[in-house]
Amino acid sequence: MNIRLSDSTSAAAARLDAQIAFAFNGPAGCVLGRGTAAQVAPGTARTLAARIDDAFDEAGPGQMIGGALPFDRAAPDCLWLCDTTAPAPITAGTEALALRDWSLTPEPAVRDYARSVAQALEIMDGEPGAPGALQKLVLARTLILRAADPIPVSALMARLGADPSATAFRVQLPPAPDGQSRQLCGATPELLVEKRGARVLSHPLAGSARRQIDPQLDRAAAAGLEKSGKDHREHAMVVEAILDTLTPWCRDLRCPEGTRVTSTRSMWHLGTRIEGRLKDAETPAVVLASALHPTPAVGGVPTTRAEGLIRTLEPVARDFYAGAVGWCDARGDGAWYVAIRCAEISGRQARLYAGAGIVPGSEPMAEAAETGAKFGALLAALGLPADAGLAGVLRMEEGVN
Ligand SMILES: C=C(O[C@H]1C=CC=C(C(=O)O)[C@@H]1O)C(=O)O
Repeated sequence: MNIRLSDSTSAAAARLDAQIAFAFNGPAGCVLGRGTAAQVAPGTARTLAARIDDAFDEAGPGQMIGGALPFDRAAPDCLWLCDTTAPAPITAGTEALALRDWSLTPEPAVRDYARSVAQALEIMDGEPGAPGALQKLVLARTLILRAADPIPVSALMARLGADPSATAFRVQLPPAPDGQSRQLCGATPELLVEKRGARVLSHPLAGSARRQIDPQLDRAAAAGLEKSGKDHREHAMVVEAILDTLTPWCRDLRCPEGTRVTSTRSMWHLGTRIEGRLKDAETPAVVLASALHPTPAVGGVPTTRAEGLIRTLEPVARDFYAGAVGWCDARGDGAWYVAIRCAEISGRQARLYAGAGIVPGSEPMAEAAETGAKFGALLAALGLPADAGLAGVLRMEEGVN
């Protein structure tokens, strides 16, 4: 365990020596937070802006903040202030990664996940149009991976970096309850907010279809998504929420390309590019990320109601999954991503997460299958069968318990 607790009550709560505190490799660039990293005093979303100001007051030249905001705005974040940031590219490759004696256990079981989706749909059906009615809820499930040897995060990062449409990331998290070092690692396709000078950009995704190996079936999957009213409704709520949140911060804000079908190597999504200009060019990217989080791409509509239902219907705490990961320099420039398609990794064990947006018209087993497909990119990067997350879904469809 390499995190040393310090006595300081100000910016530095813990130090990380000669390790990677955070790394990002994707279309918005490559950032590596490494060297001696001091943890920004952990706190909740409410105190974030003040803590970021304090941290940069104490920072040396060229230092940067990077890390993870948890899904729950009332839970402590994990942000590192790095002595050095080396913009050296992380080599993207397909290094072999052969885990021995691995097992995957769904938690919750697919049947229970489908039951929770059905419950959410019943709530929506029972209150259409009522004030405060539930319109959308994102429900997640997890897979626990156990292996004979420690999961090699650097090799995994390199393999995740092979998909140019996603940003591969790793963030050092507070240690696991057993004291083991813990990291959040994945490849997210969803840009929550990027800020350079006064320019601000967001690229929300919501509405999904699984990619197919056969090119004709693959094109049909994309065409089906483009025509799906359910997916467009699911998507529009995210765009509206982001526009509503960013409007007070911006002097102009627009969606120049409208909503389009976009893809990763394993999924089709609906995406909308949102561009704006900030009134105050010094607003830190991480503060904008925190203001936007949680969007209905990971939470729901209305937000607070959805957060309560997520706590009730999901048996596993989200922790840093579906929060935000990213980096920010002293000018406030940086990029923050929605922390999806990721796993919390600790030694020989990892917990993989995947969620799906539920709106009226969703079907429980289709949502279970969608989450199964969303595990695919990470499973493949781990050297495991990409469709392993679909196993429970197929068994249920075949009527096998
Ligand atoms: C919550 C996740 O995906 C979000 C992002 C894109 C599409 C989504 C969907 O179609 O449900 C989700 O809103 C996840 O991958 O865990």
